[in-house]
Amino acid sequence: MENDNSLFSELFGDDEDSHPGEHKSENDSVSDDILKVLQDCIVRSKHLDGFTPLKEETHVPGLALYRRALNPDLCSRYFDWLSSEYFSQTPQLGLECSQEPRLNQGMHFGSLNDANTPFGYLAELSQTLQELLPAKLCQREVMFDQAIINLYDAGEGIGDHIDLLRFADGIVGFSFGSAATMRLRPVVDASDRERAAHYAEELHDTCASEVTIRLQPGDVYALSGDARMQWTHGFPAFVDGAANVSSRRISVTLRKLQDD
Ligand SMILES: O=C(O)CCC(=O)C(=O)O
Ligand SMILES: [Fe+2]
Repeated sequence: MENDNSLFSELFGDDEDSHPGEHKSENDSVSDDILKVLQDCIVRSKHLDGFTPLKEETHVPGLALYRRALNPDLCSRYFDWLSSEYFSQTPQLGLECSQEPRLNQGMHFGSLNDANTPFGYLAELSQTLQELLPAKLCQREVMFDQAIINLYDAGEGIGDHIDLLRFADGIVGFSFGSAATMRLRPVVDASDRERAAHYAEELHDTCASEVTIRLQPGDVYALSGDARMQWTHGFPAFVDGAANVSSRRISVTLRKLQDD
């Protein structure tokens, strides 16, 4: 993509990750080693028998979930590489928040077509897991062209939101590190009570105002259709008075920019 950097700045502000070709520091070469270990693990995982991802039904239309999409070894290699590549300068927080601004988000723009790269492998996996995404999305020419990497330490979360409309339908999220509860809520406003009632019916007396899912490392979820556009998603900082993530969690979200 030609305008990667300006697009990045427009959407997310300036970030060092978006400037390729910089001088390599000592830290970069440590990161390269960790990358190599991850890539070896990816190759081994492709030949691993007996580890089967499990599809789980959800109560949200358009939300698909697979448990153990990645084996535990691969999960910890991803966690190590993401930590070192994106957050090596970010100290782990306890519950008391420091006053310092913390780097808690990384971004990768560009093709995710090479399944031998960390994000390319996740993109390929998303396409091969049956019905994770609707068939028409799996067939699009460019499946994903952006990965966002989010860091959460104990006591941190992300508010309920719908991803920017700048991104196309079909968003996929992978979880690493600590388990975490994701919360989804139908978008309800004064003009929309009928649809909310419809969801209440569909959920068979479950309260339509909230669906929660406990995500484990290695789980993958996809948001398409209603789950993408008619429901918010978020990770509350606290659940039932306790920190949602008990230690560090890192997620990778794959998205595709809308065609102009
Ligand atoms: O951490 C996650 O799994 C989700 C992050 C997210 O919703 C976002 O970056 O838009
Ligand atoms: Fe999101």
